[in-house]
Amino acid sequence: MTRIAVNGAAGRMGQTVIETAADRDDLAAVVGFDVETGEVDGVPVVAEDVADALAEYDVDVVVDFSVPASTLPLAAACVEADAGLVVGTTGFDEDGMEDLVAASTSIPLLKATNFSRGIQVLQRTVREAVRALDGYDLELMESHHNGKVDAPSGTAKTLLEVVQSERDVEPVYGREGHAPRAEDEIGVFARRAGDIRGEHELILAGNDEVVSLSHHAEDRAVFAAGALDAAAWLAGRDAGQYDFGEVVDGA
Ligand SMILES: NC(=O)C1=CN([C@@H]2O[C@H](COP(=O)(O)OP(=O)(O)OC[C@H]3O[C@@H](n4cnc5c(N)ncnc54)[C@H](OP(=O)(O)O)[C@@H]3O)[C@@H](O)[C@H]2O)C=CC1
Ligand SMILES: O=C(O)C1=N[C@H](C(=O)O)C[C@H](O)C1
Repeated sequence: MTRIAVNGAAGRMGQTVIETAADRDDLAAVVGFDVETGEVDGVPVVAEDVADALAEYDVDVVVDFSVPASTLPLAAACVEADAGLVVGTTGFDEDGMEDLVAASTSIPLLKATNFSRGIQVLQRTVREAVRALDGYDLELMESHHNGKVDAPSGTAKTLLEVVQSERDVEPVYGREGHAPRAEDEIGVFARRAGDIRGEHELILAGNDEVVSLSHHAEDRAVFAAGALDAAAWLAGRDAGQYDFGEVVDGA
């Protein structure tokens, strides 16, 4: 039985992770960390010294859905307590990402901008489509709830990286005014409204046709289930950086 802690436990995703964990018998959420303390679904949520709490609750893996400023000290606490770390938080700058990845020399670390299995498949399909449809215009769109603070979404950035690994395109974030399209650009658009759980779409247009590759999450439970699968998979592994694709492929 893998014992997990949840960072950002009182947030939208943290609560969903704790609720989803309650239905599983391969792992248990034993403690949460957040600014606001109390409990979520019977799991204590504390704000005390995280490394001490990880030892006290005998935590194997921490699942993090919080903010970058919280994830970095959390990674240090995981190193101190020798706990694995699954990171779903998005919005890191380059330095923050480097600091986070540095923790993987001491602990097993798995970070993903999207823990849905469908997005893994979308990434692979996008790679194949961009490779096959050379010269088609590319445009990337994402939509999320009105509480999301980072833009474009982490998933959109990951999809952009996939595209750029296949083709040399320059992102243009939104367009306004006189803005003729260059051949080597990719428009990137972020919408924020209501409680949209997460929608991503890449269109490839040319040769009198439009290919649309899209994914939409219907419930946060899809991300929570993927993150918990990652936590169960990560427990007991050697220090290093792992990829959610390995979990999906059952490696
Ligand atoms: N990889 C994936 O599959 C997914 C990733 N995400 C990402 O997860 C992150 C969280 O999303 P969401 O749950 O919607 O956001 P929320 O704002 O609802 O939750 C974040 C929580 O973290 C808390 N927090 C802030 N600072 C600390 C701290 N120092 N220690 C502990 N907790 C802290 C916040 O508290 P307070 O509100 O008081 O500041 C809040 O309760 C985002 O970066 C989002 O993009 C989301 C869905 C899926
Ligand atoms: O904040 C969210 O909600 C989500 N964030 C992730 C992202 O930034 O890509 C994943 C998912 O789309 C939901």
